[in-house]
Amino acid sequence: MQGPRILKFTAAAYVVLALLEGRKSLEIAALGHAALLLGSFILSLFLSIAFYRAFGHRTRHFPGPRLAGVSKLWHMYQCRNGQNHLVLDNLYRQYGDFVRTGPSEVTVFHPEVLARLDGPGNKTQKSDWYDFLLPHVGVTTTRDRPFHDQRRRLWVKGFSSKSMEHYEEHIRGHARDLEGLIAADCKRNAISSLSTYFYWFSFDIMGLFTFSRSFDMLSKEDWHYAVRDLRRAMKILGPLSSVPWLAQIGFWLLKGYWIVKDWHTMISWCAGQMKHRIHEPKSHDVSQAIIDDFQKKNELDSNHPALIGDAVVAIVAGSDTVAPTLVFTFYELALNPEKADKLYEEVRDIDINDTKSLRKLSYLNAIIMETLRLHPAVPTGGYRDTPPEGMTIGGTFIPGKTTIVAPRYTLGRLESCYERPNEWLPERWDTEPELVKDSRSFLPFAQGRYTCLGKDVAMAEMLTVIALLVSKYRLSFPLDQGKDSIRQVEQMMRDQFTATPGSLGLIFTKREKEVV
Ligand code: HEM
Repeated sequence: MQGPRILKFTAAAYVVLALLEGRKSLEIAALGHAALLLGSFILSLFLSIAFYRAFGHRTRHFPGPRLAGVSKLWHMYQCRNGQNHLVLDNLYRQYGDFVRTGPSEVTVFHPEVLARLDGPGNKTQKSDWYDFLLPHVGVTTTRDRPFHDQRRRLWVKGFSSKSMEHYEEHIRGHARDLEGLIAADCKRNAISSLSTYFYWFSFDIMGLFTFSRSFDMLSKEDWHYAVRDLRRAMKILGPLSSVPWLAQIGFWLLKGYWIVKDWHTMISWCAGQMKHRIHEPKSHDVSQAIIDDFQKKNELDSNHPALIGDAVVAIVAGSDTVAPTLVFTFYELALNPEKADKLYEEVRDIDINDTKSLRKLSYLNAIIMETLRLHPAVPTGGYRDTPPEGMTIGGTFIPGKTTIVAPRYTLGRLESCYERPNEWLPERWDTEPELVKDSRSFLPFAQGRYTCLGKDVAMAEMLTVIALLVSKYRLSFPLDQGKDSIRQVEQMMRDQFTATPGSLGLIFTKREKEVV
C-alpha cells in the first residue's frame, strides 16, 4: 500500500523545499512559495495522470462513469452512505455485465465471475484492500499465497471434530440464553430487539471460538466495550473500502481520534486477550493451533502481528457474517408467515442438541441458502487482481493487474440466473429447483483456496438458533410498525465488507404444539 508512503514523501519534499527557499530557516514567505511550487507540481502530475487514465489506460474500453475511470475518489463519494451494494447494482443496470468502477478496476456481474476468481487453476491475487489490517496480518488478510496456505493449515486444525463438538455445545448453551431473553420479552409483550440479540450471540460465540472466553453479552444483557468499538469502527469500511490507500492514511494520521481510535481499541483488546490466552491451559479453540505453531518455532510473542491479526480476523469474519444472516432470516420469516409455519412443521419436534439432524433438514437449510442469496453476508467484498497476463471471464478479456470486483448482492439477483429473482423463495433450494436457472453465481461462502473456513460453525449457529426459535414461537412485526419502517431493515443496510442490516425488532408469541 503506497498511500501513507507517498504522503510522507510529499510532506518531506515540502519541508526540504521550504528550507531551500528560506535558506535553512522556515520563514512564512518561504513556506508559501514552497507550497505554490509543490502545489503546481502535484496539480500538473494529477492532470497528466487523469488524462492518461481517461484516454490511454488499459481498462479505458470498459463502459462506466467517466469520473470513475479517472479517480477512485468518485466511487468513495458515491459510497458516502456506506451502501456500495446499491451503487454497484445501479451501475450494473446502467452499463451491463462489465463496468469500469476505478482507473484499474472492473466490476463484473457475469455469473461466471466468482468461480473464475477463486476456482481451480486461478492465478488471481488478493487486491490491496486486504492490507487494511497492516501491520497486523491474518489468514484472510494476507496477500502472500504461501503464508496464507500455511496459516490456513493451522486454522483447519481449529475445526477438528473434537473442536466442533466443543463449539456446538457452546452454541446450544448460548442459543438457550438467547431464547431466554426472547421468552422474557414474550412474557412482557415487549418487542425483541433481534439485531442486538443476534450480534451478542454471534460475538459471544466467536469470543469462545477464538480465546475460549465469551464476551458474556447475552448473560449480562449489555454490549462489551470492545465489540461496541469494533462495530463503530467498521463503519470506516463503508465509504473507504473503495479507496484502501486513503483508509491506510486515515489509520496512520487519526490513530487516537474519531472512529479510528475505536478500531485501535479493538486491536489492543485482542492483543490483551491473546496475551492471557497463551498462558492458559490447552483448549479446543482456534488459537491453540496457532499458539502451538509459534511455540514450536520458538517465536511465541503475544504482540506478533500474525497472532493479533488472526484473532481480529476470527472475531470479525465469524460474527459480522452470522449476525446479519440471522437478522435477515427472521426479517424474511416475519414478512412471509406462511413460510415460517412451513418451517415450524419441519422443526417442531426436533432436538436442537442433535446438530447432525439439523444439518439434514432440507427446508431449514433452504431458508438459510435463500437468505444468503438475497442478502449475502459479504455483499460486494472479495476483491482480486488479475495476473499480469490478464484473464478472460464470460468471454471478455480483462487486462493484467486489474482489480476485479464481483458483487454477490447483484449476482444473487440476476434475472439470467433466477426466476423471480427479487422474491425470497426458499423452495428454489428444496422442492422447486427450476426456480434456479444458473447456480454458478451463488457462492455465499466463496470457494477454492479462500473458501470460508468457518462454514460448519456458521451453519451450526444458524441452524440451532432458527430451529429453536421457530419451534417455540410465532413471530411478527409490531402492530404499529408501517411498511416503510419494516423495509428499513434492508433499505438501511450498510455494506462494510460484511453486511450491516437496519435494526430489526419483532414480537414473539409462544406456539402451543399445534396440529395442522
Ligand atoms: C453466514 C456466515 C458466513 C459467511 C456467509 C461467510 C462467508 C465468507 C466468504 C465469502 C469468505 C471469503 C472472503 C474473501 O474472499 O475475502 C470467507 C472467508 C473466511 N471466513 Fe467466513 N463466512 C461466514 C462465517 C464464518 C465464521 C463463523 C467463521 C469463523 C468461525 C469464518 C471464518 C472465515 C475465515 C477465517 C475466512 C478466510 C479464509 C481464507 O482466506 O483462507 N466465517 N467467509
